[in-house]
Amino acid sequence: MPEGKPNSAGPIRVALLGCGTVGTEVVRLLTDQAADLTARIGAPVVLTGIAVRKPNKHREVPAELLTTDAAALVASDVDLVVEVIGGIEPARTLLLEALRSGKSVVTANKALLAEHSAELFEAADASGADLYFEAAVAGAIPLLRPLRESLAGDRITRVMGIVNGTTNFILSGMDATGASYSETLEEASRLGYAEADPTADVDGFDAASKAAILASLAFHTRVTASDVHREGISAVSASDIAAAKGLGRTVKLLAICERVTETAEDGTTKESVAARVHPAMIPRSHPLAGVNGAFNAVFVEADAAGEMMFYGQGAGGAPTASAVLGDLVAVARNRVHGGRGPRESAYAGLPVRSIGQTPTRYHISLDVADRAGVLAQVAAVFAEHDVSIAAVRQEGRVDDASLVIVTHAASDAALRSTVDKVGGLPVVRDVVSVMRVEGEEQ
Ligand SMILES: NC(=O)c1ccc[n+]([C@@H]2O[C@H](COP(=O)([O-])OP(=O)(O)OC[C@H]3O[C@@H](n4cnc5c(N)ncnc54)[C@H](O)[C@@H]3O)[C@@H](O)[C@H]2O)c1
Ligand SMILES: N[C@@H](CCO)C(=O)O
Ligand code: NA
Repeated sequence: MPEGKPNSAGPIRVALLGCGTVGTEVVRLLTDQAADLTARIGAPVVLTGIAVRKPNKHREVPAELLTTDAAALVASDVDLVVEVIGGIEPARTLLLEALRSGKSVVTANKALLAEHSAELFEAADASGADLYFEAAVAGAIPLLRPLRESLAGDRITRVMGIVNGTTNFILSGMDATGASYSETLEEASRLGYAEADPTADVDGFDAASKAAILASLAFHTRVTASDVHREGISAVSASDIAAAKGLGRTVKLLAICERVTETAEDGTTKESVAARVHPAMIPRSHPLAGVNGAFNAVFVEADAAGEMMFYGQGAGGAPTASAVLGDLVAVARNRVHGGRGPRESAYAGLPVRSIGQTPTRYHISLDVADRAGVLAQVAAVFAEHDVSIAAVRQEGRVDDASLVIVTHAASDAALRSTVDKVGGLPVVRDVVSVMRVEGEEQ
């Protein structure tokens, strides 16, 4: 259908691709809320088919709608394709096919959007179709639409938050009860938070995809997952959690997207963007420290609006389906009444900086020999690498001591070489924990 042309012909016909944790809940909401959806859209929604891989698996959905031929379903007479399969292929090919033939798309697939948004938006623009993906970042929380629409008149400077429910569930479990990493991961998978392959969660890939989507929207620049510096939580140990607790902090996996403005000697300014995902110690008094379980929370800072925080359920079948349905209603309304949602806006085209150029603060915890001059030796290595120390705490025991150092902002490279050299000092018995620190005054 040409862009902006109202569909007064009848119902909105929807194809659903995938029927796992999220897909099942999408079908339930479509069924339970059919009358309200019709009233809100101005036309009834008809689910014409559900593409699945295993048709004989027990599901609480109408069996007559199931098909294993997703391509044929996409090619059939539908207005809208909802994709909740996940992963790159076959989702990419199916959605490109849908968009090229003028069918609007709603997807929860952050992995796909973080790699292939350019070609997907191009296909949508060519045919005048819509591409909506609120469920892809922070589950139920309305976040992408506020960034894309409500804040379109402002200048966003920073987006920082907890965007992966599985890792937050694991870290808050480890912090609260001392539960093991594997126990909490199993529970997160059972509750439907984890990705099909949970290494996407624990190794930070899922959060990096979300950071790429957030940075792209916030800074009107195309940022892909490979532009995002990524560290997961698999190296976060019980010692890190204990060290954080001892300092009145907790460990969270953060996604941080920043607009960086540098002023040259001649007064000219140069802007770039940086996006990173890594575990960080934050003070227990920080609002993100109280975000537990599969909840997500994202701070947005904009010039005129100031600071905003978005908080809610970031994972799980029903919360995610809520965001999918919200997009479905928006896209269906566009079909019924004419018009189109916002297109990709990458006009700023800012350069993306690497983590090596982005200074952060660090916490380092060392087991050292408890004798005179140790602190001086350690401090000398920091000075040699130009890593400035903000605070030091030493706790002596009978024949050894623990030394906790918090640095001022330092580059990743400088910190790594400092830690390597400090770890090699004869007076240092063990480097217990090295972790970035966020959420405090510089
Ligand atoms: N679960 C969540 O909390 C959550 C939250 C936000 C976004 N998402 C995203 O939603 C999507 C779906 O997640 P999920 O948790 O429902 O995953 P899931 O693994 O529970 O469901 C995906 C389903 O797709 C099916 N599938 C695989 N290949 C297929 C094919 N070729 N044709 C038809 N079906 C096929 C699988 O058999 C599976 O049942 C992913 O992109 C995920 O990242 C999930
Ligand atoms: N696996 C994801 C699902 C929500 O995107 C998470 O744990 O946050
Ligand atoms: Na969302």
